[in-house]
Amino acid sequence: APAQHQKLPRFATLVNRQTLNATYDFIIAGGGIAGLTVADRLTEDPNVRVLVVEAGPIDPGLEGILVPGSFAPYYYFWPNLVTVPQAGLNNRTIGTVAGQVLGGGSAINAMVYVRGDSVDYDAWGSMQGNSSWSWQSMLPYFLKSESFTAPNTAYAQEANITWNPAFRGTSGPLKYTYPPYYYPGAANWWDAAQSVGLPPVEDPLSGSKTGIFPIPSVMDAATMTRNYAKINHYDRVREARPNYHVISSTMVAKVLFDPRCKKATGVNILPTAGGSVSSVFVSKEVILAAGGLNTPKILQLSGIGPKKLLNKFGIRVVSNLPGVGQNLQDQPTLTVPYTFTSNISPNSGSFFTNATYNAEQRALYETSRKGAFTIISSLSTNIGALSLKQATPDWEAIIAAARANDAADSLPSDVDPTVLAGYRVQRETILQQFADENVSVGNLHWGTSDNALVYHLRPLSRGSVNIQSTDPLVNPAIDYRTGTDPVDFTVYTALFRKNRELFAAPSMQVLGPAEGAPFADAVTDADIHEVMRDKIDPSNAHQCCTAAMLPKRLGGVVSSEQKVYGVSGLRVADISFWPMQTGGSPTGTMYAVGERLADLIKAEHNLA
Ligand SMILES: Cc1cc2nc3c(=O)[nH]c(=O)nc-3n(C[C@H](O)[C@H](O)[C@H](O)COP(=O)(O)OP(=O)(O)OC[C@H]3O[C@@H](n4cnc5c(N)ncnc54)[C@H](O)[C@@H]3O)c2cc1C
Repeated sequence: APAQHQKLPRFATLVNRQTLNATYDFIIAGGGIAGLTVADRLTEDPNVRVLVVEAGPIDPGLEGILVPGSFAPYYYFWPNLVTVPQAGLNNRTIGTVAGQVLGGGSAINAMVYVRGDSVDYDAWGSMQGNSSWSWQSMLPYFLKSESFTAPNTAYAQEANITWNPAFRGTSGPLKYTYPPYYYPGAANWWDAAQSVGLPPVEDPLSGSKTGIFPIPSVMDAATMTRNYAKINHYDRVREARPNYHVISSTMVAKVLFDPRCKKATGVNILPTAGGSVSSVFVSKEVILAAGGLNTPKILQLSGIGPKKLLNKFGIRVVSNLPGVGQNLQDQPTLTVPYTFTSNISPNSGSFFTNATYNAEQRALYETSRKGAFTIISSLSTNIGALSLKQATPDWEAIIAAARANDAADSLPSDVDPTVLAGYRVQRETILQQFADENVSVGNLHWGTSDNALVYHLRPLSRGSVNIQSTDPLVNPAIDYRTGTDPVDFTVYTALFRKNRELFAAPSMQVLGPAEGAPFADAVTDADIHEVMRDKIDPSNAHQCCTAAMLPKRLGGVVSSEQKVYGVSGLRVADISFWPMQTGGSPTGTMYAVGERLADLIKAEHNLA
């Protein structure tokens, strides 16, 4: 190690601008799930010096972050994130969410831990034209990344919790379990779901999960507190790793290149609060892990992106990649309000409205780590993942109608031909998935209180993230373009109607539910579409796919080794590299792909 490095006290892995080394082997932009997973694994080799630059602060252990029942994610929302007017959603301008804190989304997410469907990872491989990505190749990394603590047998039986040990890792850094409590209404919902054709799933982490299941939750069973990337990939190892540096509240402005060979030589950084820019250099690689909205921004500011956009801002083109910032996808959310004539108490609402109940549950949590405080507030403990076939008998007609549409109609008229070619491949892949009964297209959830949530997992609409300034502290223009492909409303309507059917089943009807305005008056598909345009939230904070792993001729930005095309020494580790959304929630996949990428990098650089 260089002399400058040896001067640091052994445990001082948190650095500031004075104690920063001039050069590292690897610099990671963004300390979220992927960034910290990769940093942890690379620093297993004591000779490898890694710097993680994180835009957000370090959480001091706030209750709203650690205790599920006190869930308060807004402490660390990325400031001032807002969409441009959404053409498919009545031109609404909508606030949108991402994490800005060490740990990224894992510090503030709802702890829902559900992998994608096996076909998702297989499709990533087939769209690459090679078999390096598949469910089978991902499974060892899912298992390596996690430690599952099983609930006790009696409780598991009572709460319908089942799993297959073949799909559950037991010795990885990420800890997860199930809350040891459920609201009584959750049982009504469970029975109603079965009565409308949604069967219990043996293991939602098996790559096939269409049906209903209790939700695995990313918390440590010993403490029933959030287990997130700062805890499992930084705190866990930091005392033994003087080679693992983190600088917080600092933004990566752009990547620097050797103009002769286009190798990444370092990054420019500046305080997130504003201030002067300085440079840190790298001997091996820069790894982007800033999340689905910010990695494309860094790429564009660094001269990697659509030439037209870069020219507009006078940025010198290092690699003309029309796909950077395009192909934005999320999993839109619809909140359907309900009132009940006889809702069972307690429910997740009593938690907020009844101070005595809240205090009782708090005491129970303090003394025995049981009760409602082990559940993310306002959520319940089970969920449905529906195939299109389960959602509607009209599934074949929906696929046929979608095939009859020209893919080009779904994208802006000035779309780059390579991006359109990539979209055509994605669209056909999704339409094939629509016909597969093991592929989930939506989620239904009832928090047991005053609303139901309907999630659309595989939209066909595609958005964009484009810089609107050369100032690294200015947020990019975010355009989800939700609902610009008309098929999305059709699929979403099928999911919405299935939710209605579930609430009309006898075991929900005993609670006397009434759908609230403006949904209650929506009868025809056209009515429902109109309400949706007004009510859909385009994001569930699952923004992805803006630096897609696809061949260049399909608008790709990174290769199957996650290397950015046209330059060297630069990879994308975060959710931006996904080509398409999965049928799950991102967290599990992000930990696993972090593990996978670390192995790839270690092998390539002969690291221990
Ligand atoms: C409120 C909320 C609820 C969610 N609920 C769930 C859930 O229940 N289950 C689930 O599976 N997923 C959930 N998600 C999504 C999930 O957390 C993310 O998809 C996941 O964290 C993405 O991982 P990542 O490594 O790609 O990026 P992130 O974890 O988002 O990390 C990116 C990091 O980069 C930092 N950064 C950004 N720009 C810069 C820059 N220029 N310089 C330096 N640092 C930068 C950010 O501050 C952030 O810490 C939720 C997300 C949010 C925000």
